[in-house]
Amino acid sequence: MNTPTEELAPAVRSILEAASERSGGDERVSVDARSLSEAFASAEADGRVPVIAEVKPTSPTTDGARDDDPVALAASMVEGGAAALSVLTEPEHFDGSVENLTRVREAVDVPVLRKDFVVREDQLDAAEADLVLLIARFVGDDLADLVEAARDRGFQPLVEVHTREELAAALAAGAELIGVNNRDLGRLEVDLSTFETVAPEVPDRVTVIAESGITTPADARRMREAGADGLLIGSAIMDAEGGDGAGTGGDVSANTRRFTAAESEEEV
Ligand SMILES: O=C(O)c1ccccc1NCC(=O)[C@H](O)[C@H](O)COP(=O)(O)O
Repeated sequence: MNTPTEELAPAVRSILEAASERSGGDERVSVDARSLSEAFASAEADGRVPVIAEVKPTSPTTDGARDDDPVALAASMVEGGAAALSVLTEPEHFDGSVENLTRVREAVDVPVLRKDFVVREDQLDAAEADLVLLIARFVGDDLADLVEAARDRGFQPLVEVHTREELAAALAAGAELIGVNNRDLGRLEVDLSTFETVAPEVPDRVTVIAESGITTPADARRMREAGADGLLIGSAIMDAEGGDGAGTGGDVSANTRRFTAAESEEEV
């Protein structure tokens, strides 16, 4: 099921080429992971929308970059009520690093997702994290082996899908945490109806996360109404304008709070 690369956006092709050349870790990691489901339950119990806030310095679809200290950003996200964090470790297109991930995980006590483009088992050993992303479209027939390899190391694998076919492959591979990416990696366009189309096919026993393109509290509520157990939000939290000109002045804590409070009466 590996996608022919000509069907991918040029930036994504470049990301994949770089990923295939990136070395893995020297030693097999063994992780004592913080539970995402417990973090989500704890957020729900005190009225917060379960949000995975992403430390995303830049991306192929972002103008400019934020060069704030990732640990300071992460602390602000937790202060804003984030149930978990995601840290980009891809260096060439997202300005991420495994050092950022390691420093952030040491500084916070919420679960931390390693957001990267893992295509081989040895790349799982580049850094410790509580969760690791596996993108169904990129790993194709290796998905089940990578899910197992990730679990063997103690990670909670989050399998990203964009279509019903990829969802079927993720379920067949034994995924228990699924992210539905609203961003089409073929054209880099975002459409929130992707989640609304795919999520109803996800069995209740599986935790489902809406990823990408969530820009306003109304978007957050829309994804929750469509069945999202949690939301993965990067750009709108990192953005100087809070995603939609909300006037937060780039305050990452306030940007995060807009989404974690999206279902409460004191919505900001
Ligand atoms: O964000 C991009 O520009 C991008 C381009 C090519 C491949 C992946 C990309 N993003 C990775 C992500 O999954 C997002 O960072 C994440 O879902 C958060 O999305 P958003 O809230 O829209 O920043």
